[in-house]
Amino acid sequence: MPAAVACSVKCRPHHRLSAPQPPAALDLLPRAPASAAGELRATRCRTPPSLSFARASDQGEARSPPSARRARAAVAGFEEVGAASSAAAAALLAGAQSRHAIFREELVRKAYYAAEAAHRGQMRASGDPYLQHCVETAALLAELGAGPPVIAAGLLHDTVDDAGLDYGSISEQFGAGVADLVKGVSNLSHLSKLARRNDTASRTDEADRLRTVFLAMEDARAVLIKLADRLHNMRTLDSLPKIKQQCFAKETLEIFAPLANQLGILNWKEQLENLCFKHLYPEQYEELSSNLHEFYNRDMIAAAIRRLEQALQVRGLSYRSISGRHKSIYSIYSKMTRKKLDMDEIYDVHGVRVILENKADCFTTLEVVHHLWPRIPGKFKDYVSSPKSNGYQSLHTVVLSEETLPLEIQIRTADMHLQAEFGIAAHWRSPFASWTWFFPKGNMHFPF
Ligand SMILES: Nc1nc2c(ncn2[C@@H]2O[C@H](COP(=O)(O)OP(=O)(O)OP(=O)(O)O)[C@@H](O)[C@H]2O)c(=O)[nH]1
Ligand SMILES: Nc1ncnc2c1ncn2[C@@H]1O[C@H](COP(=O)(O)OP(=O)(O)OP(=O)(O)O)[C@@H](O)[C@H]1O
Repeated sequence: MPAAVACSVKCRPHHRLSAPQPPAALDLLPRAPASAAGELRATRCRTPPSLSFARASDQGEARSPPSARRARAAVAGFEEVGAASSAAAAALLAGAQSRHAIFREELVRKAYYAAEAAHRGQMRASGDPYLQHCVETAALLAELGAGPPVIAAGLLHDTVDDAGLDYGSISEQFGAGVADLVKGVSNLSHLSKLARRNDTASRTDEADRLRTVFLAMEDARAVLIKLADRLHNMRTLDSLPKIKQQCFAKETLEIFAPLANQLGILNWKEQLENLCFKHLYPEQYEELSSNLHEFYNRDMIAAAIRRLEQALQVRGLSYRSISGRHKSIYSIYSKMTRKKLDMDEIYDVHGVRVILENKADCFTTLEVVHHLWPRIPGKFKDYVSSPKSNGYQSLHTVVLSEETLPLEIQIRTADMHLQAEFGIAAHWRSPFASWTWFFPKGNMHFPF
């Protein structure tokens, strides 16, 4: 346990964590030389040839005839299979329906029973029925507000690779839209497996290229299903041998977390990063998370937002939004490593952001903020009067909250915010435009 020390900016003591050194042993796999064209090459890594999760069969038709036959039967006749499904499967569906009403939709129920028949008898490394993974993948998509075809494809996402279904039979039963998505996820899984064997994630340029290929190759919804699949696999990684845990975590950190970021699903990005951190750097993770457990203060952020809202109203200032967040454990770790800081030198663990109509209101808001809370000297930055070289504009200040914790407050206009989030693409890209077809209920949580 680290020693408790007094912090320079807070009045109560907390544990000091030294700046972590990046572990040397991350290079788990032998590196294959990059080919001239940078293409993915199927060289072998030190791990066993199959890097997939425990499945009854991973080798296709010849090794999985019973499940393949059942799966074909399922697609051929949903009613029959539905009637034959076990009480456990019915209970699993009922559980999913109680969490997300979309599991009551006919297409989704039909996909559920097809997946149930296809994966019957298959178990995860954890000992859970394989079907549970399909349901949890689909549930993650339901949380994002995806529609029935995406949820159905989420349920069926492993039936081509692991249960012997083919494109034609899925298309016949569920339509070409669902079949295309399942095929798309399968293509991405093959590419990801190749990349893992080639240790692509270790080389930044190849990891970048792979993400570009992922996004260019398939419908973005297939990428989203693959991300949901990976998030659930990362959540259940404990059951795998250590070497596989690290292989998956490394690939996820370099490829899938940035992909989630590129698609704007920041919550998944943070979950993926935190899980990778836990598996790749377990000691640092434990130390940091036990410190943060005491340190994170969600109530403080909510109280600060309320106080600021009231003060802006009193001042007659209208604002677009006020949001708050606490910095994720991995983001804190990265910042400490990158800048060689101790934990008590990270001032943006708790943050609030105000988005206003115009520049003048930003400066008035800054006055209001400094009137509400004492400022921490040396932490004010005016990137509005002096934008950063990349065009970033915002006012930043760090104040001492009532709880005597540092609170970073960022103040900017909506235009500045768009620029901050999308860089040069801000001028031609509307963050909503490309997603409305996928999130019909409009419940995608964009930053504003
Ligand atoms: N999108 C975007 N955000 C930025 C940029 N620069 C700063 N930020 C945001 O502003 C926060 C604080 O940045 P700064 O005030 O420059 O301080 P810092 O680099 O975090 O360093 P400290 O002063 O040690 O906190 C960052 O954590 C980001 O959230 C930028 O160029 N682009
Ligand atoms: N003060 C703040 N208030 C609200 N949201 C914030 C604040 N600071 C950052 N965010 C947002 O929270 C998310 C996670 O931010 P995080 O601090 O992990 O990364 P970052 O902004 O790149 O910081 P750093 O480079 O300092 O690590 C991002 O979407 C970021 O825009």
